[in-house]
Amino acid sequence: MNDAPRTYDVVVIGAGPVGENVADRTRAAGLSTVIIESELIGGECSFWACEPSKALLRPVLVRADARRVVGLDPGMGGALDAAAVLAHRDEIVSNWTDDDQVDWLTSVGVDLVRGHGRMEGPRHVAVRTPDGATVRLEARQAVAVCTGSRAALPDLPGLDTLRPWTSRNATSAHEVPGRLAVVGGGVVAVEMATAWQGLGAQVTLLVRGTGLLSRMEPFAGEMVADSLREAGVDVRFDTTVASAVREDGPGSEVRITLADGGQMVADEILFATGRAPRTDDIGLESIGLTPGSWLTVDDTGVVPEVPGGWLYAAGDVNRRALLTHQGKYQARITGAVIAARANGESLDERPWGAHQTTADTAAVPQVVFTHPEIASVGLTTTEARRTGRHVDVIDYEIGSVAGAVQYAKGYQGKARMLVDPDRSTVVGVTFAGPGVAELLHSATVVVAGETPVERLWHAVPAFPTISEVWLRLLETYRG
Ligand SMILES: Cc1cc2nc3c(=O)[nH]c(=O)nc-3n(C[C@H](O)[C@H](O)[C@H](O)COP(=O)(O)OP(=O)(O)OC[C@H]3O[C@@H](n4cnc5c(N)ncnc54)[C@H](O)[C@@H]3O)c2cc1C
Ligand SMILES: NC(=O)c1ccc[n+]([C@@H]2O[C@H](COP(=O)([O-])OP(=O)(O)OC[C@H]3O[C@@H](n4cnc5c(N)ncnc54)[C@H](O)[C@@H]3O)[C@@H](O)[C@H]2O)c1
Repeated sequence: MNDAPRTYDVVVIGAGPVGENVADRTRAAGLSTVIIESELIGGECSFWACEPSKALLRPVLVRADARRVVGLDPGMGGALDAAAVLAHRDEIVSNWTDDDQVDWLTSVGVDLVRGHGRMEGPRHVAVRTPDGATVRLEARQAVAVCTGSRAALPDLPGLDTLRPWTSRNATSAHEVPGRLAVVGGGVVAVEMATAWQGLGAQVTLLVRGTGLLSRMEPFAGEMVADSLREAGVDVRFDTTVASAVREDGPGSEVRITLADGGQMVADEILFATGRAPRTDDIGLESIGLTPGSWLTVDDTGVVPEVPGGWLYAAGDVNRRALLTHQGKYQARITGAVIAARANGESLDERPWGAHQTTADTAAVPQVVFTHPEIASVGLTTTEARRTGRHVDVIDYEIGSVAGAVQYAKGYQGKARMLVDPDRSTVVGVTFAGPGVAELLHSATVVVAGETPVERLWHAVPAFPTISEVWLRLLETYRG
């Protein structure tokens, strides 16, 4: 073991999408950069989250659309070839290998150390490598923690012997379970219920609250619940799991007892009950922080609790927005901040400045890939009420737009626009309907750009596209 640390300007812990982007930005700015990864380069998103889940969902959503387009071969609306879908998913995740990402890291000049990274006091990181050696690293400028999150499981008796599905199993399984119980009412729950029901499982969705997608506009969750039921999912609200056991050992069915005394059985049970930060074993105690905690950052990406301004945290681990694109945005800005400080330049910390993650609080876009798709950015009515923001709320049925009539027979969809009447700008948009995912960036541009409503009136949507919903929302608002 060589105890002398290797010195770099920047040490990045975790090579998910966010760590990769921090490293790319700091290296592009001329700073020597090393990245540490304990599993696969590309992280959760590439191998057990965004990419495989969307590969499972795409055929399910296309089939739902195809069922509403007149004149197609009726076979297109029939059963999916689950084996082909799962094989395509395997291809999308390169069979859980990361050779391409390693090549990319090499091409941008970022060094890679494989192994588990732990901080050992300020600016020092020790990596335990797969062969049992220790590589010590020292950062001249910055350590960026980009270790992401893992599934959080509820504290239920017998969970250790149950071997439940988490999001990892739900995105990587190679067989369709006969009966799948899904616990939770958030994004993972509704997407995975959609996917596995579509692939042939009988899904039961056990939701402890009274609706789905509670952080979105209420109509979004209501439409998704209706559609899941139409697809055959047994959606149960106000339902809490008290215990779940495999009475006859591994491979046997799961017996689930509900808080009201009810019982049910399933072949697999997925807990889609939120996320926990991967900070329990990264040496936080050596720099005065609590292991297992989320890392709170300021709008430049710095962890202000740690003196000296050398510790940054980006992506899921800072809990600002658990989304790949938003973490990558934080990464680009964090990289620019590290580079500016290294060069002795002052920071542009005005709102929307080059060194401020303003969009984290004003314009976070998200698409939920269900049928219907849910696409939202900025404020919701609940959030406006909670924060005391006065907004005008404009609703429109997307099905009335000519583009939607062409898209599918009996198109059902709803749009909601929130306008700040004092500034005459759009501060939030939610679309719910088939095919609205690609509409979302128009809304993100409008919200982040703070485009005045008067100018939006001159942004003409093409006919006949679903984007004409913008015109209808503005007509409704202006009267
Ligand atoms: C089922 C599912 C579907 C999702 N779908 C979407 C979607 O469609 N769109 C979207 O925007 N978001 C989606 N998300 C969220 C998205 O996956 C995360 O926001 C994103 O992966 C966060 O990226 P990250 O780089 O911060 O963390 P991660 O992707 O978790 O990467 C962190 C990396 O750090 C490594 N690491 C951790 N600790 C250490 C250590 N001590 N030493 C070395 N390496 C370490 C890990 O191995 C991992 O590779 C989904 C999430 C789930 C669970
Ligand atoms: N398309 C996308 O953008 C996408 C897809 C999947 C995940 N994600 C991201 O991943 C993150 C994690 O998703 P998630 O669905 O796991 O979390 P979530 O926070 O969205 O939802 C968790 C759900 O589990 C419920 N829950 C929590 N503890 C429970 C318990 N003990 N018993 C029963 N129910 C419980 C909550 O009430 C909630 O309905 C989200 O923040 C999301 O942004 C994004």
